[in-house]
Amino acid sequence: MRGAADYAGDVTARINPSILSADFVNMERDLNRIQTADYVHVDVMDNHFVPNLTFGPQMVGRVQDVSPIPLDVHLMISDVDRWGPGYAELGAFSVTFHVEAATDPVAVARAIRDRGARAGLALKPGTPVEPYLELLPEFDQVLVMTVEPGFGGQSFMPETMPKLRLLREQVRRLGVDTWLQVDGGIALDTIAIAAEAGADTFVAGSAVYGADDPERAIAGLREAATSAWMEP
Ligand SMILES: O=C(CO)[C@@H](O)[C@H](O)COP(=O)(O)O
Repeated sequence: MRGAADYAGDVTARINPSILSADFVNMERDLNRIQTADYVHVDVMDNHFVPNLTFGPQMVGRVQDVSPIPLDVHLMISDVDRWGPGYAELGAFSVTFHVEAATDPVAVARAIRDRGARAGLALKPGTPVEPYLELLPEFDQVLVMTVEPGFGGQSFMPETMPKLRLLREQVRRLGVDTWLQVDGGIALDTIAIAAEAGADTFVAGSAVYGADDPERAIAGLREAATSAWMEP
């Protein structure tokens, strides 16, 4: 079991609402409903890497223009070696790409960092983490998908938790500050499981936008994750 001390003073869970669950024709209004979020999670889907289609650079740029909160862009697209670094040029705080879609993940991460954004590596539920553990210093965050990427509203997959435990152990061993993010099925009843396994950053779509009061939902999720770290 981890304790708060493992977070070296950073003991507040980051809650990143996913605008995949927002109303696409009222995006600015819905961005303003999550002003206590840490980052806005923006799912870019190309109907090729995943079966769903959302938005591309033009929309991400506009979201960036109007959002009061920095953007955490999650690329679910093919050929990220070619298309990924351009998203960093839009001013996003972080750009996360899937290792399954990259030919040279380290080169993509370096290109993203060179353009001023934090670089994140995402893993589908069936992708093992072991080959990437030694590469952690190349990434500012690792996203462990807790559902198959593509759609909101799916059920959390607890079988992905061993990957988080390995990542948390490696972060500690290397002494790096790589954030560990989870995405998919995160809600009040699952967030503590992921927090206990080592996550410090939580993406939530339906749990935030499906709530009557999104700000209260964010506060509840943050409290549930932070409490899980404090448990003896
Ligand atoms: O990347 C994805 C889905 O592929 C997510 O960011 C979803 O938007 C999460 O939605 P919920 O599972 O929280 O409803």
